[in-house]
Amino acid sequence: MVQGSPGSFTEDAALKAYPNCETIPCDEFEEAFKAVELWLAEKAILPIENSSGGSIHHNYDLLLRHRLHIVGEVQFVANFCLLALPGIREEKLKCVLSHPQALASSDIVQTQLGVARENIDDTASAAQYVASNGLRDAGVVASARAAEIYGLNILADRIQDDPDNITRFLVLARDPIMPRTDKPFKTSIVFTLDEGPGVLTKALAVFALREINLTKIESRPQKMRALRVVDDSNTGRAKYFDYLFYIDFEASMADPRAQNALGHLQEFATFLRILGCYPMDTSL
Ligand SMILES: O=C(O)C(=O)C[C@]1(C(=O)O)C=C[C@@H](O)C=C1
Repeated sequence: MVQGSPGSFTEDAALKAYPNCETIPCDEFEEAFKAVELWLAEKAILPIENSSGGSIHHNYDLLLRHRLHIVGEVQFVANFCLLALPGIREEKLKCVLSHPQALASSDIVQTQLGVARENIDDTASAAQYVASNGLRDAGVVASARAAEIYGLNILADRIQDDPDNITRFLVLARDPIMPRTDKPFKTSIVFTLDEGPGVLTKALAVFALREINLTKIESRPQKMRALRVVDDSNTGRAKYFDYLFYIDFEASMADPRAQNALGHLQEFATFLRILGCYPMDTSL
């Protein structure tokens, strides 16, 4: 189950991970979660971070709201192309449509073309929209595969400023996979801590003490519980923003170091959930 129309980069990532899979497109990320929960799809794949745009925050929130398990990751270089209807030249374009991340990642689109930009949910839907409505003054930023699927021409290839524009996708399933130690595995967790000086340092130390490398840390607000009230003898009654911490670390849950680190963290974390333990994508 992939968010976006056929030809999206998420579909490319799904095909990289499972070359023979059947992909089911959907409009919203949450639909992908629900489809797996309702047994309509086996797996969901969703972008979680991009090397130039950073974290896709909404998907962090969905990981917590739903109870699916991360069973894999896919790192994928998205090559953005400028597309238009056959016969249309660059000078004729009055606007360019695409996913905001794709529009933002190219100076050609941002400044050089000097045209309006319009956000669309995913790159392939933008291509489909321009093709099916015969929009002769609209360009699209999407993949070469989207150009082929929707009958558009490639006006320019690899237009992203950063040639290594990498997106990391997560693969989610109803059941976790068995952690192994015979190949590199990663574990993703989410936790909360009490308010106080050095609490996050203490939490991170459980990994440092065991020589476990962290690959990612992200903090997100606690939804529906924005402020935490703490009675403090010095400052009186203080209100703090309340955060969830998401961490990815390079160890398998079959490794005693990871088990001990999480046992240690559990001693003082106010909440802890393992989101998944999965093979690292080392293909890039
Ligand atoms: O729009 C697409 O084609 C997607 O797959 C989504 C998405 C994203 O959400 O970041 C994935 C990779 C690209 O960086 C641009 C867009």
